[in-house]
Amino acid sequence: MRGVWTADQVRAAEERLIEQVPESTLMYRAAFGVAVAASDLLREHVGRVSGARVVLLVGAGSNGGDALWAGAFLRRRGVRVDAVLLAPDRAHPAGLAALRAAGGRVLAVTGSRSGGVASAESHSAGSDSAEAAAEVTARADLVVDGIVGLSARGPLRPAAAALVELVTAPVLAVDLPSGVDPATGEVTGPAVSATRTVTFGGLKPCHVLGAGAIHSGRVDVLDIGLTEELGTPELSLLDPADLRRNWPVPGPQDDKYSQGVVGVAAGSAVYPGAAILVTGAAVHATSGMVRYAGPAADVVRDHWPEVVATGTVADAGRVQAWSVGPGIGTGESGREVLRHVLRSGLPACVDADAITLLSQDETLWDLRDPGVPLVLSPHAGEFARLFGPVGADRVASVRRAAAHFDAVVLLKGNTTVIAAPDGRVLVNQARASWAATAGSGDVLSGLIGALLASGLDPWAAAGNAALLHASAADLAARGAPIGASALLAAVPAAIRRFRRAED
Ligand SMILES: NC(=O)C1=CN([C@@H]2O[C@H](COP(=O)(O)OP(=O)(O)OC[C@H]3O[C@@H](n4cnc5c(N)ncnc54)[C@H](OP(=O)(O)O)[C@@H]3O)[C@@H](O)[C@H]2O)[C@@H](O)CC1
Ligand SMILES: [K+]
Repeated sequence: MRGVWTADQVRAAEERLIEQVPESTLMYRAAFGVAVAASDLLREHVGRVSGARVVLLVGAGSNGGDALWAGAFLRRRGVRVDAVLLAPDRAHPAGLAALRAAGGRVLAVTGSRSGGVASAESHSAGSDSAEAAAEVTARADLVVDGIVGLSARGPLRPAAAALVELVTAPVLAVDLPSGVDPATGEVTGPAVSATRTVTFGGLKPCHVLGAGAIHSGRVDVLDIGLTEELGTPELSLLDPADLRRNWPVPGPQDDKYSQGVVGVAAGSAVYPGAAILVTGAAVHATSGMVRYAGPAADVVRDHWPEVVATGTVADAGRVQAWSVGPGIGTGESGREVLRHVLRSGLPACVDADAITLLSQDETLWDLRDPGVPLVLSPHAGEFARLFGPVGADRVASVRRAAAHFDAVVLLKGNTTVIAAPDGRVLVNQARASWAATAGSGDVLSGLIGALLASGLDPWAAAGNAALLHASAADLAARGAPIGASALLAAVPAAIRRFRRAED
């Protein structure tokens, strides 16, 4: 599992670390890492380092200091470096001196109230004007974004925003892409779109949440000595090794029952699609047995002959967990199905119509055995029905909902957020949105149900299912839009890929 830490956690770690290591040493380490990444990007995109043109966008704080020092290191490699100072009076003094001493050019820009790059003042030899700053930025081979880092608040200031919009070159973001909210990944105005981000100590929420994850590009974590000091992460990401370790596969002693039997209560005679997709996902996810219970039994049997299908949940037979909700409807028959599942005292993944039913009828909650694992897997609309609008801070909302319902809550989206009632949060950032297709959620429900039946902890079940689901969507799509059936068909290949992966 990879950790994600908040700005406050990083600052606290830094305070502990600078009792042992001078602050300036941390900045050299950070800046050196930025310079190495910049050289890599130049080689990749321009084909050379020496003679290439790098522009540093430099804000008021240490983020700008990192960029200035990185510029000084790059000068030693023969790079032509222009630093554009967006807060000339407050640019990091030692970084600025180092860049100047190394032969870097400095342009000082101040913003106007009306916005844009409005005026410039001379800070060193060379052409110094707002136009000059705009021109060098537009002509750069690589831009290093040191506008703002962990202390970012609100949208970019006008002068920075105007310059950012001129950038066409690849961008290397220092710590995080400027214009992105460090805590939520939210982007509300112009923001840097980084090709790569070099961050220090550990990932921050903006690297893995929402638009911020896209704006960050590839994120390299550089251990400048901070990692040991960071403590318990605020969020976690599953990595391929976790999935390889967690995904249940049959052992020599297993039979069809010992691996967990999952019950699927989904779909209807009129709308059998949900039944086919949820059941199919459960069939592909694990080697145990799948029982389907509902009005689409005949169609399910035709589609998945290995499934034991019955007409009602009451006749389903013994299962270890339920996947309930997609396509059951929000009328009395759906409510009766959900009642049965909640009364059963078995772990369940509750999705789609079952979530709407729970939001309409609070008495349904009383049927639940509080000691039994429950996974709620809403999309944003269902979440709003159940708990109110998600808002910009998805993690905080989902965490509150999980505590409130005493259930694992998985909020679907390009960034899927999975919170446990005790406050642990997993996020899964899909690299692309191929899974945003009708019926895709049904597949996820089936995967979660199967993992619950196999005995996985509900938080891990939801997290592993989300990661596998996103990976199956990528595999199936290979660059072209897909439907949920193709995603479902790619589930075995995705499991195989994780099981083969070395890390
Ligand atoms: N932690 C560590 O261990 C290490 C940290 N290091 C580095 O330090 C960085 C944090 O530095 P930091 O705290 O000096 O602040 P930073 O992010 O540069 O912001 C500076 C100022 O920008 C302004 N500003 C705010 N919002 C803005 C906006 N939207 N648009 C434009 N401007 C905005 C605001 O000033 P204001 O104008 O509000 O007075 C704010 O005070 C960190 O990200 C990493 O790169 C490394 O050196 C190594 C070790
Ligand atoms: K930055």
